[in-house]
Amino acid sequence: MADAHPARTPQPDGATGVIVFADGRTIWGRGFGSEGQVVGELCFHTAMTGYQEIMTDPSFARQIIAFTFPHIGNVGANEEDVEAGEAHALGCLVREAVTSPSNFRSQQDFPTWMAATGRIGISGVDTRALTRLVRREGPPTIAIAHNASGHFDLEALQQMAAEWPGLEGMDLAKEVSRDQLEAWSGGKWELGEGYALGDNDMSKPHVVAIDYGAKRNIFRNLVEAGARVTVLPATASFDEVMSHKPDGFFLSNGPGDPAATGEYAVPVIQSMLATKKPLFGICLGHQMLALAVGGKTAKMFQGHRGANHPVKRLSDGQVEITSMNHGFAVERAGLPDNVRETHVSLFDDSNCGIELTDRPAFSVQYHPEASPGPQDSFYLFERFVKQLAKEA
Ligand SMILES: NC(=O)CC[C@H](N)C(=O)O
Repeated sequence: MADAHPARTPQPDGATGVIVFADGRTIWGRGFGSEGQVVGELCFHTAMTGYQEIMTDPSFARQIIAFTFPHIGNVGANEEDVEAGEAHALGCLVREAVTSPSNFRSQQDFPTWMAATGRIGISGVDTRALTRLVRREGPPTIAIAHNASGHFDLEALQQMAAEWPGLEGMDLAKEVSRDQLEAWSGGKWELGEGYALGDNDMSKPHVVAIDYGAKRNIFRNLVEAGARVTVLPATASFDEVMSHKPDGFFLSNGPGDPAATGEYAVPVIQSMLATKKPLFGICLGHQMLALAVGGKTAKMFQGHRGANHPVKRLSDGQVEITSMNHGFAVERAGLPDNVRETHVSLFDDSNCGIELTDRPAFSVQYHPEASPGPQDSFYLFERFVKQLAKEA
């Protein structure tokens, strides 16, 4: 029978996973992890390590990650390397079949962990071709499916992809945020020691952090730098924030379109700024600080996702190698006079940091908490905690 979609490649023997685009293109592979089907935005990630941290970063909600590093899953999975209680990326696409784990920290193989967190993986995918496609066309919507029997309804998958509205305009922070306050406890990880226990010393400067989809390593870094942290849900009101008597505020990373999240977050951030207490934001938090002071954000063509992105610090020309994961960016044009640009991407000159000139508030687009990635930018946590200490 003639295929109604010339773009559709015939299913090879043994294919148990498929990627379907809105225009009917299909890419076949072998499924692993959970069985089922999901739809979301395809993005590529260039980090060579940290696949578990990446899969559990809530900023990846509604995204499917093509890892450009071919050997994913080779160090297995453990209970420690997670950035949130569950996986948030919908699935991942990898080049090589996942081999048995070889690492002393491995507790589970990667496919078992993926299945346990309900996530779909497809191996045997030409991830280089996918990356080139994203670079050429921008991030497409794809539906992916894994079925051990090899039966797929390609028509239905194509329709899912065609009907998905895209990340623009989507507020996902509310969905992935905690719904309860958390008195954060726990510091950085050390080999042989695990995570440091937090002491919750009440005399330390106190930061109230808003969880828009936060990675745990951010809070561990704040603790490491000397702060006490209380985490509140994304929709916490300004009164609730102030009832915890903060010395300063932190705005977390998170998924989705900052402009959509800004609708409820921006007024609270504006009230925080009015107190003139220190404020620090990372990634989505950076974008929302920019929105709160009257700036604009826009969807990027292909986004930045990797663990070696060079960023120039404009104050002294120093280059920081950073972890990145964003698909929206703050527009330089239109930032008000009391906002100074502090960092720019050396990949595409996009904005990577701002500070206010009339109060202690600053933010960065990249991830100074690493996990995975370099720790060049830890100084930002120290700077923030020093500012908090002046308040305390
Ligand atoms: N890591 C993040 O906080 C991502 C922010 C935002 N969702 C973006 O894609 O740009």
